[in-house]
Amino acid sequence: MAKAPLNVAITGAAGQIGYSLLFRIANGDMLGKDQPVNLHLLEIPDEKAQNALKGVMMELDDCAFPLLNSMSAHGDAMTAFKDIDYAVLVGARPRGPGMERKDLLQANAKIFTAQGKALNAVAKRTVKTLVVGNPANTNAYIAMKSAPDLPAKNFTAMLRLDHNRALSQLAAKANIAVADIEKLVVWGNHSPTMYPDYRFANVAGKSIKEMINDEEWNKTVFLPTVGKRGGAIIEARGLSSAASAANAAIDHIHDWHLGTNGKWVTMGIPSDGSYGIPEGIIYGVPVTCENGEYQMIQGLEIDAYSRERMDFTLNELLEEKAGVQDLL
Ligand SMILES: NC(=O)c1ccc[n+]([C@@H]2O[C@H](COP(=O)([O-])OP(=O)(O)OC[C@H]3O[C@@H](n4cnc5c(N)ncnc54)[C@H](O)[C@@H]3O)[C@@H](O)[C@H]2O)c1
Ligand SMILES: O=C(O)C[C@H](O)C(=O)O
Repeated sequence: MAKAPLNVAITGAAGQIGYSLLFRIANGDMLGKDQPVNLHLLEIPDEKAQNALKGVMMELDDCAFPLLNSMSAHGDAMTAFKDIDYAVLVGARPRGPGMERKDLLQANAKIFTAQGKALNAVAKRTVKTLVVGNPANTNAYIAMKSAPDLPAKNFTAMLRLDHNRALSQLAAKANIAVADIEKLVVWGNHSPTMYPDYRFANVAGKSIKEMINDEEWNKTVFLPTVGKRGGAIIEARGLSSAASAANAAIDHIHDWHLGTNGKWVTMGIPSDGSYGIPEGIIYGVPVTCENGEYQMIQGLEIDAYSRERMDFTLNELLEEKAGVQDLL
């Protein structure tokens, strides 16, 4: 028997990331090739944005996706989020050249307060939320705090793009296939302070750290390349990453929904106090997923350098949190 459709809300649906994301969701790349979806598409209530959204919906129609059960356009989160199973919160102002993601904090914080409240009011009590709009960790924190009746664990931020970027850099350096890399972690904030950590990474049980055996490369090439990749793309394209960001959002929800078969992936999740991260802070950590739940990998050894890096990115998150405290 065919599965019942799942309701998926996407905000910023007529934006750059939306244009790469919607077609793949409707194609079954996110929730499975046997899972019909109802797309609830939210854009700002502005004629230009709503017209652009109509155009995207015409194109979705023209794909005749068998799994696209229905779609609806919205200008208000209170209707868009009604009875949804998944929320992918993309809609926000992107940064331009010369800006840091935290420069977007004030502009975007209000959006996530309002959307958290709307989720709290009308979404399914089991709704799972991924925040993509920057600064993603703090926006997820704001949405979570604005939705006190929903489980805090269901609010997550996207670190998967950083995880995927780190996989590609490691694969190129060690001359290995991305698919074979196990146990990579990206700790902390989706910002240049993040800490991509391959101390535990291996290929068929063989340590990648030992294969590379180049601490200088780790510190002076790998960490800055992954940490500043978003900025490098903005410099090159004049626009922030879109297709790779959509791909990472698909990976994040796909794995949360369908499981990782024991493989570690990075998700920004509310801390339970482990690894010295204060409870509630949305922080990138290694997880595995099974039966629609993520499980954090516990008990990893944190050496002095890693502690320093993990505290550095934590301190930035604490500063961002202090900057929005008045909104909560
Ligand atoms: N976490 C990540 O890894 C990651 C990666 C890439 C981009 N981003 C972020 O994603 C966000 C979107 O990027 P983009 O390139 O698609 O931007 P974009 O400007 O092309 O699209 C954003 C869309 O969101 C809409 N929007 C704005 N406020 C809204 C609201 N309150 N409700 C609904 N829609 C709203 C806009 O009208 C616009 O169409 C930015 O904040 C960007 O920095 C995050
Ligand atoms: O860097 C940005 O502002 C966009 C996005 O967060 C990215 O990492 O590509």
